[in-house]
Amino acid sequence: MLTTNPFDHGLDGDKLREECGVFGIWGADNAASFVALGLHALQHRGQEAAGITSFDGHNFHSHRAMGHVAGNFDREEVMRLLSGRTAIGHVRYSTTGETALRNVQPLFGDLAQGGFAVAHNGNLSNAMKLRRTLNRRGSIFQSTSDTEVIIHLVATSGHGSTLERLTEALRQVEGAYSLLILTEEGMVACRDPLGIRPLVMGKLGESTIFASETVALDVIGATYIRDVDPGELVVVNEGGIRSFRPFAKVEARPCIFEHVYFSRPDSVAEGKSVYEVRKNIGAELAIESPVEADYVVPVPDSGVPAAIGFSQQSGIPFELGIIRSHYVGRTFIQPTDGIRHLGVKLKHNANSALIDGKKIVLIDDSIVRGTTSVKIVQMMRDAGAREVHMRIASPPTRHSCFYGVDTPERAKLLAAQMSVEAMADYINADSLAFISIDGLYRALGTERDHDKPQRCDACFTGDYPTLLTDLAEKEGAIPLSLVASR
Ligand SMILES: O=P(O)(O)OC[C@H]1O[C@H](OP(=O)(O)OP(=O)(O)O)[C@H](O)[C@@H]1O
Ligand SMILES: NC(=O)CC[C@H](N)C(=O)O
Ligand code: SF4
Ligand SMILES: [Mg+2]
Repeated sequence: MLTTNPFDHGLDGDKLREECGVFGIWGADNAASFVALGLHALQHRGQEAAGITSFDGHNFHSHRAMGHVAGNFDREEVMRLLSGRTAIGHVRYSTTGETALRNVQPLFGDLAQGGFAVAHNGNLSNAMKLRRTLNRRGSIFQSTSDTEVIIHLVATSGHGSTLERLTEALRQVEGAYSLLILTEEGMVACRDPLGIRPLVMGKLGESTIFASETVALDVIGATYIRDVDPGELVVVNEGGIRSFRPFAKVEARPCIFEHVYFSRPDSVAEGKSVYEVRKNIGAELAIESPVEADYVVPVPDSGVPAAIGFSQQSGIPFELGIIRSHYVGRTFIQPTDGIRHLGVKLKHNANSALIDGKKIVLIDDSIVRGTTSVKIVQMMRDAGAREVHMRIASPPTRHSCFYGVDTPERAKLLAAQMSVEAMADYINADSLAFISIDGLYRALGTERDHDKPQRCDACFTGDYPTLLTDLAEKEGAIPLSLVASR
């Protein structure tokens, strides 16, 4: 299906479908090989498609494909074509535009100033409106992705240098973007003024690296230097590394869900170990919603660190009551409803010998549509559990994300449809509790300022930090609380 509408992506997503990962390196022999390794470490952020674009000083080379990094970028004939000492890459979960080759990133445009490749993590909340305007002025789009709007805005900008054109383009977009851009003049890394999506900078010998998460630096043995700041543009070329801050400064609002679920636990996000934060969330959850049980059992994979924290705080032993098959990927990548449900059964199995006759507290990071919880609770009961309590390491997910995470529409979010008590009945748990939004902030070491939240937590609170122009147009009204980003 052809669509540029993030609210109508044609896939019946029943999960938070992650959110893309970017990786770039400037100044290394066989730059594309490093990018392939970096993307491999970021595979959890996007499993639909992957792409790499390199520049050899004269020409750009690009390979984009559906599917995983391994299988596409482990073939010598592919890697040989991606020559050059600088390259950027992307792993994708679509948020705007269908899952098809033409939307696979990096996107590329041959502009009057030369080649322009872009890799984007995030989602623009006024892309459809901008696209209509650009279309009317004669721009011909090659893809249906929101990201392409940036290329056309740069191409049609009246300003001089690529950097000035890019800045002018970014002033017109709304929403979330962590971008890596490759031009003949060098590489640019930038983050939207609110810093909604992450982007870090590292070093390996003389080369400079940018990546969505620190795990991608670890994989190639690079050293973390710092985060790219919200609203910052970092330019790397023969002249060195230069930083620009062209936007009016606003309070940052980084995505809180990165700490709950998206980032890998071995990443360090905003200077904090993701693993430690998840354990803290579990500990807060044990304080807020204690329960008597024989075992704390995580729902693998993402429930594991929070379950360790819950166990340490409560003193209830941590046990692997559910075993996860390593040969089944994330459940949401299954294409049809029937297969998707089957996928959940294939992925998890009860450790019946342990569970039989016991009171269990299950820990998961989130409930989206409830598919996983329904199956897992039933699995515990079938295995002979005497009581099954469920504790969730995030507040109820009641709102959609418009910033690069493909959440189901609100109507399919279980917590948007029913109370916590009704959800407990629905998943057939003896009790169900979610961490409070304040507890989640405490786990991150801050108190939530309810007048001016320090993070984006919109999927829990509905407090969106930017205008949502496309949604407002679709619904014919300006929704929720809207705070201009600049
Ligand atoms: O309520 P639902 O619609 O079922 O979605 C929520 C579940 O989906 C995710 O797990 P997933 O199995 O996708 O990945 P994981 O292996 O990283 O936990 C998440 O960790 C929850 O377990
Ligand atoms: N999840 C993302 O960050 C997606 C990036 C971009 N909006 C796309 O759909 O390709
Ligand atoms: S809406 Fe939720 S998932 Fe999306 S950026 Fe905000 S906190 Fe993150
Ligand atoms: Mg899970």
